[in-house]
Amino acid sequence: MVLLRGSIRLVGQASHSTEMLLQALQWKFPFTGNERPDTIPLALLLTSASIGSKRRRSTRTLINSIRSQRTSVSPITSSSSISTNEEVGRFVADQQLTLRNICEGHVPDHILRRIEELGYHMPTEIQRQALPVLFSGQDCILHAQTGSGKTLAYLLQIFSVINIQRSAVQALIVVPTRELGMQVAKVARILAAKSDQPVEENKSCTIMALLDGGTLRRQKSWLKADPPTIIVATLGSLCQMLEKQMIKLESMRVLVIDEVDFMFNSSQVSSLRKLLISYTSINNRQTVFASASIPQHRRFLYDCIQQKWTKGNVVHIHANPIQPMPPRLHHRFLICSRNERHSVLLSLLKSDAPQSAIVFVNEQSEKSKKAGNDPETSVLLDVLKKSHLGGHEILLLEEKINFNSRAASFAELRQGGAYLLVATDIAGRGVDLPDTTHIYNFDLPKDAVHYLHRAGRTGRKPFSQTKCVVTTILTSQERFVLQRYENELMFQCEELFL
Ligand SMILES: Nc1ncnc2c1ncn2[C@@H]1O[C@H](COP(=O)(O)OP(=O)(O)OP(=O)(O)O)[C@@H](O)[C@H]1O
Repeated sequence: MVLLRGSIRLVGQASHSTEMLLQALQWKFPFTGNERPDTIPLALLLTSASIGSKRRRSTRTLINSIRSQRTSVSPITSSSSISTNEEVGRFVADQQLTLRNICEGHVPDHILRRIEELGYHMPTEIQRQALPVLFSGQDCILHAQTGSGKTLAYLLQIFSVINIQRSAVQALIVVPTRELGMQVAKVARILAAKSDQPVEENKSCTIMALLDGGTLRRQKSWLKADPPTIIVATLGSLCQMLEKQMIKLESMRVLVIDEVDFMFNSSQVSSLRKLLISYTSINNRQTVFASASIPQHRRFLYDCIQQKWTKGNVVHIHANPIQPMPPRLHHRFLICSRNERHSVLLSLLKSDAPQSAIVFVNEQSEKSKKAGNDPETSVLLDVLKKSHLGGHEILLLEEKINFNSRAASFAELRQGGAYLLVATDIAGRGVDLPDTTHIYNFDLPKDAVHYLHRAGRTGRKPFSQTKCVVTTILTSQERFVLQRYENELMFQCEELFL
């Protein structure tokens, strides 16, 4: 398809917003304004079939916007097409753009300086693909490997839209567990801190963690006095506050549901639906869903639109779709009988000498509870404590221990030093402990999604090449189940013999 200089013909998908396309042009063809008109390369081909009157209007808006920036248009060929969001992402990749290049003009400079101080210079794959779409204001489903930086992607979008001079809740991040909430709030606070500004400009964005497990007394008085800019919440506490009308969401610009597949499968799904449909309207907010696992994602995308959880032009961004787990994970399994598992785990810990590790144990079954057995988590904790595996802090994280102990365990893990954490799947979602080098499945995870999230608690340094190890202890009868996970998640497990 060839178009002559001075004319633009665009056949565009309604889902591509004007702003996003303009950004794509700006990346692909950096433009200073001093070029001679005939040297400015511009190539844009959008493919789509039918164009209704509404679409024609949005295409015309785009043409006008481009014309207002450029005086001339060169021939367009089909080889230089921008047809999907993925390609927009690829433009950014081709040009080796840094996070600053992508975020400049959207995210305040003090936040960009902060991410550089933290050592984040290059975007991860999901950040590369998602940030342009997020900045265009479209609703998004961020679907990418564990440990791939989805949190930073949605936080940068939040920082790009909030106005800290306004006293209103402008972003809400909903998470499944207290631990993940503490972590996300901490990252947001680190990014928002404005230490190098003069005092009068030092009004920074306020971030409230509204998480299950406390009395929420402090949050209630805070909400009465001055609403925070960003709230990170678990659904239980959030709904409690919404029902008491302690939180107003009219000014909310961005709603993030992290670990979205987990949230829709939890017992709180009705509260989640209510939040998405009744408390706020899709037209007044940008909705972002994130997870490393979205089973049947096409169906989910369809539901998002049908159920009006998102606007109709929601974009599903799927980074590394054929590799759902980070490639630097080395997967192993070891077959033994159930009563050999303690000694097998101890031998593995001795031979692997992990820097830090998480041992995943399944929740105690009702049958075992009724039989009066001790939960496997406590039994294992005792075994590990008695085994004198030098130097490791040995900790427990499970749902039924009280919230203070959970918080204490979590805080200790984050202080550094070697640890062995015995945990149920509560630690499987979102928890970011980048120093974890080894995962042990003391019990076989109950499905492939659980395997993926447990395994994903290691290998969480996006640009590192260091191998991390995931080992599953199983009985010979369970081998075929693990084989099924291997097929589903497209990875290979090596058999280990002690
Ligand atoms: N651009 C970047 N460069 C280097 N490190 C990064 C970058 N972005 C994020 N990280 C780091 O990567 C780690 C994982 O990020 P994050 O917790 O957001 O992963 P995630 O995609 O949400 O994973 P999960 O699906 O398991 O929740 C964090 O320790 C974070 O600090």
